[in-house]
Amino acid sequence: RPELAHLPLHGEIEGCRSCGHRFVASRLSSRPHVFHLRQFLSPDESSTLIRSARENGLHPAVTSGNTRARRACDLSLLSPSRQPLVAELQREVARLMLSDEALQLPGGGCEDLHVLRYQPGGEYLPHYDAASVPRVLTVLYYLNGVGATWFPLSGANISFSTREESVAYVQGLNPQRDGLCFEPSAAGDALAFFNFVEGGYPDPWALHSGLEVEGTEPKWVASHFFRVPGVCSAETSSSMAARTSQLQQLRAQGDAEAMAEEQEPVSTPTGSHT
Ligand SMILES: O=C(O)CCC(=O)C(=O)O
Ligand SMILES: [Fe+2]
Repeated sequence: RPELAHLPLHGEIEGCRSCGHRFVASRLSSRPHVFHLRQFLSPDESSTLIRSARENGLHPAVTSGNTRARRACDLSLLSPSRQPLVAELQREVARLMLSDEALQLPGGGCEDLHVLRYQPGGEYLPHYDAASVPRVLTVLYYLNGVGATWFPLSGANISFSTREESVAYVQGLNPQRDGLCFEPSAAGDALAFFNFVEGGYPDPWALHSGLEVEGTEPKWVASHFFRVPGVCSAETSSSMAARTSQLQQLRAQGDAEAMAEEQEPVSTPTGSHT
């Protein structure tokens, strides 16, 4: 959507869902593209999703290839055909962040909603959402306002040639100091981020993790993955290395633009997107 795509760093716009529910969208990062959708879900909707996941049953979440990626984390998959709210959110996000046509292409669409419940001490180690599937967009709904998500490479000025290298680099980083650490201000907040850059390549900066849950309450978060076919997900390390340096140049330009934009704060309430 043009309004979001051109939103400068920290700029915000008011959005309105088809049902009339209002929220505020703001940009938190330009590489990767991360947007905060404040109060995207109503309190009722957040509790409905928690209740549906409980009714549907939660099972230990296992990540293919790395069984230790998620710790103390249970998963329930909610399908849009059985939960009308999931179907509605899918439509709303598509309208706001993608085009309706994109999801209808063969191989495109939205996955069942992944509702995750982490116990205190649970976490999801740094990972990419799009390994072999074209998950172009991820939306995270914070269902009880507990927990945090970290993008360790947001704003990082580094170079690496493989995903393994970037994951290893992140071991030395600290959520309190590096990258972007997002904590919802309340239940119903959402975060939307893109896993691919313009041109259709996976964005190395889209690495993220669910930080270890502190305190005594579980963290409830739901992940919505939107697939758009035609992006390139398999590539060699050498092509990634070449592109990483290209991206860094672009990012340096982007930062200069963002700084220029920050001198002139932009806030453009637009009412509903119809
Ligand atoms: O729990 C979080 O904060 C992140 C969840 C996540 O990255 C995912 O479900 O892919
Ligand atoms: Fe993820």
